[in-house]
Amino acid sequence: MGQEERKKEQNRVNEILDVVGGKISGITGSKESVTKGIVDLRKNFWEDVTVNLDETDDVYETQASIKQQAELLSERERRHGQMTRQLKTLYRLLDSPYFGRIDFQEEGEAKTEPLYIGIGSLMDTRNEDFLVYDWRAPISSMYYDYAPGPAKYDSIDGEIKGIMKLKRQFIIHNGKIDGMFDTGLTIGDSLLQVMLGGRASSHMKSIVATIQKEQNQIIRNETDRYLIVQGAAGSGKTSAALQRVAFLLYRFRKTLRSDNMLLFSPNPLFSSFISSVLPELGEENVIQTTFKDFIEERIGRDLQMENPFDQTENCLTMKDREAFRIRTEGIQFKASPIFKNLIDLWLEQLKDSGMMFRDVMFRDRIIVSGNEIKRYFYALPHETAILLRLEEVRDWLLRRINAFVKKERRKDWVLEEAELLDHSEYAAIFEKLQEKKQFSEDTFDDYDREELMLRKMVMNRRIKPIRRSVKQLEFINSQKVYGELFYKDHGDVPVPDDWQAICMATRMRFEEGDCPWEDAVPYLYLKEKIQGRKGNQEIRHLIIDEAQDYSPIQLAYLQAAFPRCRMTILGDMNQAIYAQSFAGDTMLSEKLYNSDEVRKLTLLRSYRSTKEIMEFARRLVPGGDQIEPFERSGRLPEWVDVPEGHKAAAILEKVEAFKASGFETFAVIGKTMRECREAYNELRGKTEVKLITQATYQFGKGFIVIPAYLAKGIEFDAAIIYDASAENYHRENERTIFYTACTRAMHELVLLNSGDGTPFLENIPEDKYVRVSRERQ
Ligand SMILES: Nc1ncnc2c1ncn2[C@@H]1O[C@H](COP(=O)(O)OP(=O)(O)OP(=O)(O)O)[C@@H](O)[C@H]1O
Repeated sequence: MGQEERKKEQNRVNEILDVVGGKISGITGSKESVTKGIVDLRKNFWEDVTVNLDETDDVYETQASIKQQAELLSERERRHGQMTRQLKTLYRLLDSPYFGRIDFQEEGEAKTEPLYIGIGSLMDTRNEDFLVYDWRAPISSMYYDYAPGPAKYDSIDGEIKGIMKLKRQFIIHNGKIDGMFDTGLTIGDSLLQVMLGGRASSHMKSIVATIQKEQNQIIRNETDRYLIVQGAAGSGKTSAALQRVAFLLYRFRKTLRSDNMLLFSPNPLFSSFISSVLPELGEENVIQTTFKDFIEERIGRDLQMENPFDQTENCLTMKDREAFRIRTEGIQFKASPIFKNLIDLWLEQLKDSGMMFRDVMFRDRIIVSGNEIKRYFYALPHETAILLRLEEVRDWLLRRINAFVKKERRKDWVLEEAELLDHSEYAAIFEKLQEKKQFSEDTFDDYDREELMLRKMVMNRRIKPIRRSVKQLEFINSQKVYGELFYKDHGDVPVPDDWQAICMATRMRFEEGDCPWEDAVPYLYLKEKIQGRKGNQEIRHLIIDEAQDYSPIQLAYLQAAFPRCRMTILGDMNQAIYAQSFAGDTMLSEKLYNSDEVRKLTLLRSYRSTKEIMEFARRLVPGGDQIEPFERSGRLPEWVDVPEGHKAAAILEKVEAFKASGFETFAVIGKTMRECREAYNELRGKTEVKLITQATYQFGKGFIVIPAYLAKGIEFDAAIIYDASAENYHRENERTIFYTACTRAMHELVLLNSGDGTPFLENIPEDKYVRVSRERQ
């Protein structure tokens, strides 16, 4: 491409920047006057309202006047918000007004139109023509979907066909074109090379300028309720998901807000890692949580829930083979559709028997016993649904409590406790008494009235939490009802071989008030079905990353908790880290959904790591031959044999080399936290290093030590696998953890090993890595 052409394009950029500049000053001016208007309105709110409460009509008039004033204020505030958003987009355009251009000749038209594409749209000064199209506009989809030649897009008026004559990409910074490529491919590799060759950062970047065709399909899917994406490590699942969020917010901007979308991320570190992508695209972040936090909040104080990372750590560090087998068998069974069916069956049977209730207690005394509640419950008509029966029980209990209160408040302790009331509470009682005196002709002796009020106040205060818990149906003993599943005979249902041992372990944990992670969701599923808990109607779209770590029962629970939701479900079966995912279906299995509501897309091209790293890593997993590494060259992975006790020295040497290469983020990755602590203890004091734990919510540039299960979804310039020995990685379920760890590296991968190397490396051809022995150095 000639200098002349580049000059022409730069001139256009300059023209656009002038328009942007003009718009910025225009909006800034209007915004100032809107701000002033808001401040004045707030200041004079009550002066401009006519307040008169003398007659009923006056009250209505006053209300109308307040309403009018409030509406005026909120309209101004809305405009102010809109202007702030417009300004934000304009400032972004000022730095880089667009990243792409396509020249398109529509069928039947003589002229070819150049269309420029950026992160937001820009109209000319007369507001007639688009100077820049938003990347999410229907017409912009051609940029991602086609190479020059015949092309089409869907508009509101139907399909528009034509010829794409040119496709050009730009790198523009501070209003200056730093790079410009014409491309024949869908999105040319040159720009992608530049993007992927850069340094990793503690924050993910948006991929808007280089979205690939297959990723675009994910981003723009509007038809399917459940969109499943199975994608290789580094294939852009998370990136595409975030672009998709931005797309949906634009496409459905009249009905969908960012707080209608909820993203489940694999760990808190990941939440912070991706937090800048949406703001970079001019959108607000959606609500984010981890599944663990979501479930823990719902379990509340009923039980002490095990953390899923602790479950993983526990399984990975278990030395006793038998205990490990029983635990994983239990975990896998409790994740399966068979176990969900068992619960559904149990829910059916509860109509006739099996419900358990807690005693309703008051100060160590039983008001109504659990057995009495049970008798009352099962005496209600059999055909009445469980929930309706429970509501009847609740009302009956509230009546029983009222009767109890009336009796109890006569007792001496109540008056004794009244003496402990503080001054303000006494004052409140006197105020009430005064009010009553004013309005009644009652001849009660003041003293008796005061005493009665005091007694009522003490009792009310004491009984309030009991009433609240009855209203919330907490008199159901859900723990025991769930626990019954582990006492019952399940007839023909195919339970695991070690079912008795599993039952015993579960009963013991529950009796101690513990809830193993594998029981948390089944328990909540049962409890909320019994209580008829209504689903969340606000959330309309769920994005579930690392979905291979979710079981069928967890899916069923989410479907019940978010009944109106569409879901974008992303994951990679080769990166499963929880024992529940090693056998059976996961949330990525299409068969768990209605066939007319689900679509599964697959991403095979992997972008994160260099070709050398991916050529190595893909051989670690089944089906890896289908993964296509992106053509970006780097050093071969290094397998370093280190004598026991010399790892720290080897790592420090590597860290220095990484720094010299200009790398900014590098990590030692361990299988478990235990291993990471060992590595960290060896390294600290010798170099600047940070240990990442479950409690870490952010990481910055520099050197960290991290277990693989917390490094999910994250990437580093270079990664060092701390212990690639056979002793550490030999169980089949450790393969995916090993693969996850290796695929975190963008530019360099080093594996340290003392003793025999992991058998997972056996099938990797020797030309795919360099083997170094530190003994010989
Ligand atoms: N189209 C693209 N253009 C530029 N960079 C891309 C593109 N797609 C993916 N990448 C880059 O590849 C890396 C991996 O992307 P991402 O984390 O989204 O993949 P993933 O499939 O979620 O990975 P994993 O499953 O391993 O966590 C990121 O650095 C991302 O910016």
